[in-house]
Amino acid sequence: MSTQAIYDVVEIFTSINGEGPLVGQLAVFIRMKGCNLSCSYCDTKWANETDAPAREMTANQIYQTILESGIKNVTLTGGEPLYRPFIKELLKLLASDSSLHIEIETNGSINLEPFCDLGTSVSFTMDYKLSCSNMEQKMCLNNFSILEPKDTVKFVVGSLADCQKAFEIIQSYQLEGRCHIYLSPVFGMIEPSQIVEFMKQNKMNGINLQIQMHKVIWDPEERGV
Ligand SMILES: C[S@@+](CC[C@H](N)C(=O)[O-])C[C@H]1O[C@@H](n2cnc3c(N)ncnc32)[C@H](O)[C@@H]1O
Ligand SMILES: Nc1nc2[nH]cc(C(=O)O)c2c(=O)[nH]1
Ligand code: SF4
Ligand SMILES: [Mg+2]
Repeated sequence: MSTQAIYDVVEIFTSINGEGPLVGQLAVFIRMKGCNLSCSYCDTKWANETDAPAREMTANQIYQTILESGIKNVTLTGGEPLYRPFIKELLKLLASDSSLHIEIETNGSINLEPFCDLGTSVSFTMDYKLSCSNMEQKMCLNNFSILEPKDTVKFVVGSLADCQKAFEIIQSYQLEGRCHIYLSPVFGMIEPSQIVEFMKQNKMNGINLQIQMHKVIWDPEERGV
């Protein structure tokens, strides 16, 4: 008898994607329990607690739930979706359905190399954690050489110093034109207008400011949206 991998899923819901290149489009969200980082500003700390209630699901159960939703964009998030054994089994199953588009929200600390052969229907939205997260030393810098035009680097900035560091990283790793690049405010910590001013001063062509759209539409504390 073969054993099946089990995934701890804290939430499955359909909403518009509030972040990333498919912002505003419907997506079904699979939120995995647990994270290897502890960002100062994390808006889903609850999902990282060891006692967070979770549904134990097989890859097939997750896939069936996605099919039943009728939604074609799938966002795997968490917690850290790539921080769990056997995640590749689930990713391979989802990637084998060419009618789905899979977006993986990942925190920048996990080596993406083992996940690079999943095909064009899978894209990464990878954070580079800046100083205000207190997690910058955990970043896996080799990932910058792996990202493709379908992928995204997101800098969640909490200060002008974070904006400056994001600018330096974009330049030193020559990211412009190689993948999508977003600057996004830590919600409530910095005015978006300050980020725009920084972008203007530094002539940051080809970079998008992005505000978490779901926090504008719904109560920022609301779950399942
Ligand atoms: C909750 S994380 C889960 C995925 C993964 N662990 C990561 O950090 O990318 C999803 C996204 O929400 C962002 N995020 C978390 N808390 C935030 C906040 N308070 N303001 C803005 N973005 C936030 C993260 O930076 C990340 O881009
Ligand atoms: N609507 C909505 N869009 C999102 N995009 C990424 C999210 C996440 O938590 O990773 C998220 C989320 O939590 N809600
Ligand atoms: S890596 Fe993502 S889930 Fe983990 S603490 Fe940071 S923002 Fe939260
Ligand atoms: Mg979120």
